[in-house]
Amino acid sequence: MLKEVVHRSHHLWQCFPRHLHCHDWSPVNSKARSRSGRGSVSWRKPLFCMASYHRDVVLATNAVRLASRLCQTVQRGLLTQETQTKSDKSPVTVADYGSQALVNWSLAREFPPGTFSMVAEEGSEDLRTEAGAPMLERITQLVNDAIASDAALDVAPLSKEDVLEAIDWGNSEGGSNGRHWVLDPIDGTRGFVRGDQYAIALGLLDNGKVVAGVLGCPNLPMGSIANGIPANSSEPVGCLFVASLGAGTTVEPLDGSGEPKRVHVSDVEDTAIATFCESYESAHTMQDLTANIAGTLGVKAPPVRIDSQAKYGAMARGDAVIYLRFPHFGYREKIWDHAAGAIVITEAGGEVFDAAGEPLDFSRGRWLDLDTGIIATNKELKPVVLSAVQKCVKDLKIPAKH
Ligand SMILES: Nc1ncnc2c1ncn2[C@@H]1O[C@H](COP(=O)(O)O)[C@@H](OP(=O)(O)O)[C@H]1O
Ligand SMILES: [Mg+2]
Repeated sequence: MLKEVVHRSHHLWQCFPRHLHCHDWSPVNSKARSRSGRGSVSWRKPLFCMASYHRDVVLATNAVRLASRLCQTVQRGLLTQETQTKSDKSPVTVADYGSQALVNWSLAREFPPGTFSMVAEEGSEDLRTEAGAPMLERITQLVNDAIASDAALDVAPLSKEDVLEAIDWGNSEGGSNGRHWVLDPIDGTRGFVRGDQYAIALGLLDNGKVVAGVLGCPNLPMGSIANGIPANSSEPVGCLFVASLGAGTTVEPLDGSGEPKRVHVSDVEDTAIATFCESYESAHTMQDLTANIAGTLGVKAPPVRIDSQAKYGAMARGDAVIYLRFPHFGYREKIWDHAAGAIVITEAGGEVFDAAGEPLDFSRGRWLDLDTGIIATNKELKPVVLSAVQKCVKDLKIPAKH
């Protein structure tokens, strides 16, 4: 049935008003129907021109919002039986699979057959076993509930087979040619399970370069988290960061209740008043090393520790000046953990680079092949941060290219 849905809806991409100039229109998350009567795209005057990736940004934004609703439902009612262990021992929930199925389904139906390529984190193997059957049942229900909650999505419910198939559309190898979407359906699964920060992170590669990125951060306050996440704050929560090549980065409420606002990385040039952020999980970064780097730079404030690419979003609006990530020996970074976040930073005027000072290379397939670590900061601080990183890494005697 899913194939049928996808096939029937392929005309949507042709109906899209490509003739509308980017100066005139921008996306809005609305219940209004597209010209076909089945899409969820509507239009309003833009804040910023989104160049040639305008349509992709609209589709990505709708997909991330749809998946965010599923994730929020699951996090609210998280039950222990909704968590299982993948072979790599990281927790994976029904929401990871459900979010991936929804984003893939939502995007694939908008492109002509054979032109949709997605590099995504999850695969359906475990769900196809007898032990995975109850989980698949629950995921299918969650996916259909999310679709039914969107009045613009007038489609028949998906079957379990449809859901498995949609999850597996994420098995592309990516690479340096053509267009590839990149998805982390729940980045920061550990934060998600803990009830903390997580992100739905969707990027688009065009010939190996990230050209668009959308970060849905359902638990991130709209206000600054420079001093940490406030407990019991009345601040609205839930941010959507959107970036595309040459169009800047915006933030808006994830629930669509406000307008997008342009953001910029911090312009702090004095490291003594700079703040830095890093992973909450000490297993994901060498916090001793980052403390050393911060000390070398004269950073006084304690690190802001939060899960997921919400860090990139927070940095893009100036909540932190530096992001330091140094996985323990032997860990290989994947592209879906950084693609959307990297363009959210660079379009906000910042830089993302490795310990050799090189930008991240997303053109080599599912993995990032980089020198030690990932660092983000503003252009002014890059030289001094890089020099402190290189000194501290050398002192630590980390083997190159781990
Ligand atoms: N040992 C490790 N070192 C570094 N990163 C790791 C890791 N184990 C898992 N990760 C990655 O760290 C991501 C979370 O990032 P952060 O630490 O910034 O919250 C995880 O994303 P998932 O939750 O999507 O699996 C996973 O890809
Ligand atoms: Mg991740």
